[in-house]
Amino acid sequence: MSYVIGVDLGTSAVKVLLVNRQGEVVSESSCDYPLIQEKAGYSEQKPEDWVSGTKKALAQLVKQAQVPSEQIEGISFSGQMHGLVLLDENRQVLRNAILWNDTRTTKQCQEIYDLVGKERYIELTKNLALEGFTLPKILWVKSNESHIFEQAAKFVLPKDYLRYRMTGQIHMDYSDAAGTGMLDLNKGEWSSEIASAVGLDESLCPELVHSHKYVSQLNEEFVEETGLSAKTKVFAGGADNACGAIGSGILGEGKTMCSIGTSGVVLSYEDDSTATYDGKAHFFNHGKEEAYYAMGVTLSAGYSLNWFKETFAKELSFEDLLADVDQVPVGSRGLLFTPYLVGERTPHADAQIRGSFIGMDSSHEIKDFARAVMEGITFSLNETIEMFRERGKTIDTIYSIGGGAKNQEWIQIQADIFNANIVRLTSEQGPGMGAALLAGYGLGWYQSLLEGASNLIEVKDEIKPIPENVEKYRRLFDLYKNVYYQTKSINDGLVDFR
Ligand SMILES: Nc1ncnc2c1ncn2[C@@H]1O[C@H](COP(=O)(O)OP(=O)(O)O)[C@@H](O)[C@H]1O
Ligand SMILES: O=C(CO)[C@@H](O)[C@H](O)COP(=O)(O)O
Repeated sequence: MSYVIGVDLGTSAVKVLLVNRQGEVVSESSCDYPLIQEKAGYSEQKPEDWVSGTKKALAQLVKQAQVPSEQIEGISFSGQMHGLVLLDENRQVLRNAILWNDTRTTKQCQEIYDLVGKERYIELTKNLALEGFTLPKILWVKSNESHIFEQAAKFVLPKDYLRYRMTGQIHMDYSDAAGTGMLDLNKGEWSSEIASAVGLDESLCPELVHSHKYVSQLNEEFVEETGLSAKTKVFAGGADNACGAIGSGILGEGKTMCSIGTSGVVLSYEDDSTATYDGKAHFFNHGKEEAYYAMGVTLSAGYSLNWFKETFAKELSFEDLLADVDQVPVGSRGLLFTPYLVGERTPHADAQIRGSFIGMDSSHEIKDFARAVMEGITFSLNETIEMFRERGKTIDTIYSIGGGAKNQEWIQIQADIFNANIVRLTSEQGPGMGAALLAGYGLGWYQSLLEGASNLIEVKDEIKPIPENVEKYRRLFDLYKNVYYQTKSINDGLVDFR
């Protein structure tokens, strides 16, 4: 037998999957790590926590799988995107990583537009300069922690740092590089124009590689501490959303995915690099060569539900919290939630907006609130689906992945709000499966990622929308969209009190 490992370096945890050549998940393991939130709008993690968490999860995986380690032929990665890891000339980490959901950089985003020109910036990168992207974070460190910036020799993204620690080699793949805000997406290279306009030395940027590229074998430290073989080949890997797309077979025009992890994502495959969304949706390189995707992002998707649980029902598991939501009618008995807990990206690129519950009634119970949170997250994702449909995309089937796909009622809510069939796969761990597929493709197990995905991915079920609910949600969605505009100036006024 032969196997590969997919490592999904998420925001809440690292999850590792051992997958055989038939695509069966033979064993899985995970390890959580904390978010560090010193102030409103800040979100950091310690890169060392990713490394120790991955070692633990891999050691556990190897132990419980009981397969000879030489049969684990390859390993690859899916990583939370955009997070800035700054390294000095000795490859030592200079500060905590600043994550994708950290929004301290509004000033730096404006600075980028002032220096490069907004239209030109969008033309080069195909994206807006958003607070979550890496370039504004680098500029924030440059302005606010100049003593640290002076020592910086390279920047990498979370999974690139982990891969470096496993191999001693530094690379970044195109799908993750696209999310830095510094890649010239048309040329497929670091943009010298942007680097020189914002005053950065291009030597900070790592070498670019394709996601299925072989980079090295595992180093001794990882072999010793995990029980893996020194012969295991390490492949570059990709951005979590690109890997989620690979792992759910979003590898051709017309395919759409919805992922509810810490963030929420609606992603649609694009063949054509000249497609333009004028920054209204993110537009990034896929983990498949010469392919792209358009994507809308809800910053606090699963994070909103997690926040709700931790704040108001800490003692309950997700299963217990959501046990009765199917008994609450569509619309949560007049309760609406907007998931703007850390600001928003799509369709409102707004770091100041914050969430609300509208319509609270003294008869509301915890199950009504829980359902309202799930509905609000789904309405937010529907704003991207609406945008894609308005641009002519046909979206009648959506592949649903991430922690949110674990709950049956939430899947029905997705079908009803999106008015589309929702397909679930046997493993909802799309990104980890995508990473495993990249390793398999890199090893030459199949001729293309599509061939690998067709052989390996298995549909679990397909849930259809209920027409009566679709109609009710259509009315509620119009009310939901209004909440942003009605609460914007109130939230601007509240900034000083955060
Ligand atoms: N049983 C469940 N039912 C519904 N949602 C869940 C369940 N378990 C976890 N979640 C949601 O999934 C989120 C984590 O999803 P995951 O894809 O693991 O995230 P990430 O990749 O960002 O670490 C949690 O924040 C939570 O909102
Ligand atoms: O910022 C984005 C995409 O642009 C996020 O999707 C991150 O990539 C984090 O993902 P999860 O931890 O939610 O999977």
